[in-house]
Amino acid sequence: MTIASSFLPPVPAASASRIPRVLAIAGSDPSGGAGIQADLKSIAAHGGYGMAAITALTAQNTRGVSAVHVPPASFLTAQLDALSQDISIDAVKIGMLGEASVIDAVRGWLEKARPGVVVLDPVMVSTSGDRLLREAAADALHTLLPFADLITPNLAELAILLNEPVAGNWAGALEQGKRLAALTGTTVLVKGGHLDGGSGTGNPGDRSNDGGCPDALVNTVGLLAQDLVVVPGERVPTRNSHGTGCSLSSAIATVQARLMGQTGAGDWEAALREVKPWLREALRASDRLDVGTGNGPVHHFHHVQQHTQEHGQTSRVPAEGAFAAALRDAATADLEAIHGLDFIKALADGSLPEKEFAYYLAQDAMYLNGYSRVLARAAAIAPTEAEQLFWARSAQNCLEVESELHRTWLSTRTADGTLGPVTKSYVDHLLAASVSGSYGVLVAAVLPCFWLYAEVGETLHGQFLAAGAPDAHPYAVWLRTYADAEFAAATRQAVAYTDAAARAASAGERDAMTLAFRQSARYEVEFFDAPRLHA
Ligand SMILES: Nc1ncnc2c1ncn2[C@@H]1O[C@H](COP(=O)(O)OP(=O)(O)OP(=O)(O)O)[C@@H](O)[C@H]1O
Ligand SMILES: Cc1ncc(COP(=O)(O)O)c(N)n1
Repeated sequence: MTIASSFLPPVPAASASRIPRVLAIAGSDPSGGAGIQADLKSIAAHGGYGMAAITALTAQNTRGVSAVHVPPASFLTAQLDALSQDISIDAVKIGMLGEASVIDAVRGWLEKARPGVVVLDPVMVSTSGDRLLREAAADALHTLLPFADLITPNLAELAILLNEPVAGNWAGALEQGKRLAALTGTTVLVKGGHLDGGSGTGNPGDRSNDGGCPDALVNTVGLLAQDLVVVPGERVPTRNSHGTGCSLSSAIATVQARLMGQTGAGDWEAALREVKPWLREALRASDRLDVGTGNGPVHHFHHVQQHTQEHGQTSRVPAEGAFAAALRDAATADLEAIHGLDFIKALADGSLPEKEFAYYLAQDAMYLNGYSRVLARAAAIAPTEAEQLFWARSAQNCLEVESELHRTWLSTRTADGTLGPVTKSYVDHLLAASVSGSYGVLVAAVLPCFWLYAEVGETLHGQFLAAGAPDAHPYAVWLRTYADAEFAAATRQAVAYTDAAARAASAGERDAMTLAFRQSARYEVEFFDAPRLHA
């Protein structure tokens, strides 16, 4: 706690169930990547209720700041007073202040109405190199530091606050962090965003900055578990880092306010550990936003369902797994129908006429040949190399199973080698899907052969084992090999790829995927019923 504790008004803490009310006092970035705009997104992304008192207007985009307008500080005071006279504020995040009169206004307000959590991001210069705090305001900023519970300078700001050169490596930055913490009596978050990868901590064996992006909390008066807590992080290779500092500080303020509400005490380390992976993913997902030609913004809501735009209409992208679950639901009736077929019941109890079994095997071999070609097409148009490899391997497996059918099962049997009507229709349907041009439609069409076959196989295998796996069963060898762990794993992968394809697809394409899947599921039923009708 800081010297400001004595000024604390009786502000009720956020309760466990209450949404933290977080105020950002910062400048406006009309391009939406930094400043108050980033703060509000960040607060909302962490479940807080965001408020904004604007200190300055900037004219900026992802390439730089072209103008700054600072309204009279008295108007900022009016905004802050209006808020604290009516609203209990759980946390405040302070960003761009622009000039000394603004800093004085904020300090004056904190003296009257300091919220329970104060995070100060001492914004001085933007990523683009433009000044966001007048040089003459540096002294005034110093007077504000002790009012903060957490100060979050980047490496350049840390150096300016200490009137020292910028630290050359991570170890030097941590030492500076300690000096600033001691000087102000607050906790300092040393940010590794501007470290060049690999500068290391200077300690042999310490690889905390081997190309990574660590941050560290420093407190010299016993507020942390240790004086120094380093939270390592992966460095995301992107130039879209506009507003990371703003986003981080308001996210931390929000999470800390929530933890205060839940436990009555904050935990900076827990807050940082929660926020850092979110920011990493926001940086990773920044490519999905197409904003500007310079240092673009991070994707604050990367974790929230996306929407796709089609024919001027917005449609919801299903949550992960939802499309696959809907397909599985749609196939329930088909699975039940399969288990109700005479062919399946007779295969299970051993009463299946050999002629029908031979017909089934011969058709299966022909089907697999066509299926393999269709899987090879999926490999050809797969969006990722992993998918390409998966479908190519599946295509190869199919051919291997086909030749195994001929070598082991069909060589000793007399079976008609004519393409049956169901086999032909099923393969034609798959071929049609493969020329549709849609990867999603194609993988949805091939999925039932994985999924329903795997489930039928597992059930039949289970029944066979439950019956004591009798050697005398005429189809014992077939049933014994029916449930295959590798095939089950491949099926899960095929389901996951289909689900991912659906999430990337337009609403119309998803409908076509469902249709293709359902038609194939229907053919699965008919395929198992074909021996009865056509053998
Ligand atoms: N390329 C990156 N990959 C992963 N994390 C990053 C990357 N760049 C910055 N960060 C993280 O973003 C946060 C902000 O760090 P940074 O040192 O860039 O602050 P800043 O300079 O104040 O930010 P800003 O760019 O908004 O001014 C830190 O948690 C840092 O670790
Ligand atoms: C209004 C405002 N506040 C803060 C920043 C710093 O963010 P960055 O260093 O990422 O440009 C900014 N550019 N604009």
